Amino acid sequence: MSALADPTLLSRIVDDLAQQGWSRQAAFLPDDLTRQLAEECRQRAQQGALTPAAVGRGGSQQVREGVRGDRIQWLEAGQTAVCDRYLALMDGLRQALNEGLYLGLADFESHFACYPPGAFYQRHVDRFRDDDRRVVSALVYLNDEWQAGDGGALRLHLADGAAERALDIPPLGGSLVLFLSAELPHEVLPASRERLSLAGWFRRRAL
Ligand SMILES: O=C(O)CCC(=O)C(=O)O
Ligand SMILES: [Fe+2]
Repeated sequence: MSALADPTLLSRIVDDLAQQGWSRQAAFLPDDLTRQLAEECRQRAQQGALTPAAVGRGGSQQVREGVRGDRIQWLEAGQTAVCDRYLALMDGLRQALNEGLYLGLADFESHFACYPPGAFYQRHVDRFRDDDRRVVSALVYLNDEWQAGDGGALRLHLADGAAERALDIPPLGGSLVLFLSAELPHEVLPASRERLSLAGWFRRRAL
């Protein structure tokens, strides 16, 4: 995990997840990697490689822009050096989560996402009804100089006793948000500018 600037980062993430079910790290990706991943995402978008994201799984997948308006492309290992660097970083995180929390995470799936201005993703949880492999969700943001007025927050709906508390997290370049996929409802609010990210899920084997 020498790619991480801060050696205490992984243990802080593990502690956060254990204590509260989510973690936010402002400086997760090194700056050069954030820039290169943003460039890669923009290039893929220009080449028309990103396609409207669907909701649901398998045969019941549907594109519904009233539910989610992002355009995505799934990553595969070995496509580009920059994506492989990101995947290696996330694999280090997977191992740390397994060592610290015994989660039995076996793999990681991830896609680039581009939300055009005005696009959003309505409130949802990330684990599918008919597939419970997703355990931990991981969002990494690729946006340079995001301003408070740009919108586009990730809104977490945190349990607060019997009530709920909304926490808005701006998609700042290089930052990471992790949470337990089955438990935390969340949504993406519309932004006034293009919003780029990598969304990923650490998965266990099918039971
Ligand atoms: O980009 C984000 O902040 C969250 C995206 C999301 O919830 C998802 O792709 O499931
Ligand atoms: Fe989600």
